[in-house]
Formats: sequence, structure tokens, C-alpha cells
Amino acid sequence: MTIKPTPSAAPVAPPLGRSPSKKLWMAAIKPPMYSVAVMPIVLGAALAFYQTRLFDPTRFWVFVLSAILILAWENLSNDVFDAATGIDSRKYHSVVNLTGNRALVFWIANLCLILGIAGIFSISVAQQDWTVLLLILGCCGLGYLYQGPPFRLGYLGLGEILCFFAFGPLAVEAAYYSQAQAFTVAASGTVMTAAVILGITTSLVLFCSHFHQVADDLAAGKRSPIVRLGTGRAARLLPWVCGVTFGLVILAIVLGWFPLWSLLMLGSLPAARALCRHAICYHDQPERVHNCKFIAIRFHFLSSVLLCVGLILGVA
Ligand SMILES: C/C(=C\COP(=O)(O)OP(=O)(O)O)CCC[C@H](C)CCC[C@H](C)CCCC(C)C
Ligand SMILES: O=C(O)C1=CC(=O)c2ccccc2C1=O
Repeated sequence: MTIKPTPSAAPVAPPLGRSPSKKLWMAAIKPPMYSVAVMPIVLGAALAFYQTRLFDPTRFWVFVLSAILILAWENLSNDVFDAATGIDSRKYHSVVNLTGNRALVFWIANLCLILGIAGIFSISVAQQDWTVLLLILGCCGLGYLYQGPPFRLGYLGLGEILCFFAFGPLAVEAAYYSQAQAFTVAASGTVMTAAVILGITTSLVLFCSHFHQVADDLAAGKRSPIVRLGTGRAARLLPWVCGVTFGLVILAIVLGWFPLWSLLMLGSLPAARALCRHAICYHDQPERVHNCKFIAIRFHFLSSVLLCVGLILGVA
């Protein structure tokens, strides 16, 4: 299936036809979304502390800032690349539509990427070891494959898989290594299980972001998992996927990979239930389900924070 880029869609004026409102800019920047960049770093550092009692605050904060910059690149370049296919023609909070200047957004995105990678590079220089840089370059590569020409794998419905590996195993292992500077067999079960859990909850955010976009995605030839499954079947999948994350925590505790305190993560069960109920109730009502990804972010954030707290308490 080829996606024929259309001529750059003329910027769409905001609904009111006035200069973009603060609300549109907040929707464009979407601050809560950056939880998905921060939590892999927090989880990786918590895992390293649990395993090695090591924590370097300077490396941690440089990594967090770098991750935020890299995710800013991903989102800004997403608007740039999607402007070429016309899929965002009705996305009033696209930064390209808000500014009407695709080239400017493209170069700002690239600046964010360069600064983000420079931060990661400084960590690798400090460690005299390129492992962290290579892992994060791999994340960036997955990010480009998702939306960048000529790949646009997100249009084939592969975004959630790319998202899982980028924000799960790759980012968490990179954050872990930036602190522990070693991968041990003994730690691998703990680190990988936690990374898989975070990868799943992060992919859930992307999955849930598509519920209200079925019409636009279909029109642009984007066959997201929700376009492929249908909104009803997709919504009914959520309880199973959330259940897998809780099952993995219990399994890891039984296997001795997680401390008993990790049961704290079950505290995010209400957030998971809220997500599932919202999607199941409103899956075919775009005007009601459009905020589903932010409910997914609340589950993602709570579950990962509680898992980190459980790991740290498990040290004591
Ligand atoms: C931009 C992303 C999703 C939005 O896509 P969509 O086109 O549906 O958006 P709109 O509807 O708002 O137009 C995120 C896609 C994630 C991608 C699969 C993987 C990104 C990897 C990051 C670049 C890596 C960050 C690593 C960091 C945590 C160290
Ligand atoms: O704008 C969005 O819908 C998303 C942006 C983003 O950076 C991200 C990152 C990881 C998972 C999902 C998402 C989005 O849905």
C-alpha cells in the first residue's frame, strides 16, 4: 500500500478562525504526554538502585532532559511528516497548522533531536562507553520508522510494536545502564520484566490515541490497530492488556525478580479500570473518546511510579 503524499495541506485555521488560543497550544504541546519520556528514565534508575544501590543524579537529570527533547523531536516531526499526507488537515492543534510554517517546525524539531542526542552523548563520554548512546539512537530510529518517509510504519499499524520496544526494553535498559554501567544475568529478569511492563503501558497510550481518529486515519490510508480491529473489539482488548501488566508483576514477585513491595503497583488498578470503562463506553463516539490517551497516560504514570516506589522500598 503506498501513501501518496498530498501537496502540503493548507494550514487549517483553528475552529474559531482567530489566532490560535492558549488551549490549542496546550493541546499541541500536551505536557502530560511527556510522562512517557520521563518514566523509562525513572524506572531504569530505580532498577539500577534496586540492584546496585548506585544513583548518579547528574546523569539522571541529563538523561531526563535529553529524553524530553527527543520526544519533542518525535512530536514536532510527526506534525511535519503528517502534514505531507494530509492526515492532520483537521488536527487544529498540529504545530504545523498552528504556525503555518512547516519548515520552521522541521528545523526546531531537528534542533531538539540534536540537543537530546548531545545530552545522551555526554553520558556515554562520561562512562567511556557507547552502550547508552547506541540504545537511544536505536529508539530514535524506531521513532523515525514510525512516521518518517518513506517508511511511515505507523500507517501500517506497526506503531504500537515500535513504541513498545522504544519506550520499554531499549529506553529502560539504556537508563539502567547509564546508572549501573553493566548488564548482569542476575538482574536481567528484573530489568526486562519491568521494561516489558512499561513498554506495554506506553503502547497502550498510543493504542488509545487512535480511537477518535478512525475516520481521518481511514481517509489517509493509515491502518492503525483500531482501524484494523474496529473500535468495539479494540476497546474490549484493553482489560486483557492491562491484566497482563498486573500478572507480570505478580509473576516477577513469585520468581523473586521483584520485591514484595512491588505489589504497590496494584494501586493503579482503578486507573486501569477507568481506562477500560471509558474506552468500552465511548469507543464509537469520537467526541467523547478523544481524551482516551490521557486516561491511558494516567494509568501509565501511576503504574510506573508505584512500581518504582515498590522497587526502592524493596531495597530498604
Ligand atoms: C508521535 C507519536 C505518536 C503520535 O502519532 P500520531 O500520528 O497518531 O499522532 P497525532 O494523532 O497526534 O497526529 C509517538 C510515536 C512513538 C514511536 C513509535 C516511538 C518513538 C520513540 C522515541 C523517539 C524515543 C524516545 C526515547 C526516550 C524515552 C529516551
Ligand atoms: O500525540 C500523541 O498522540 C502521542 C504522542 C507521543 O509522543 C506518544 C508517545 C508514546 C506513546 C503514545 C504517544 C502519543 O499518542
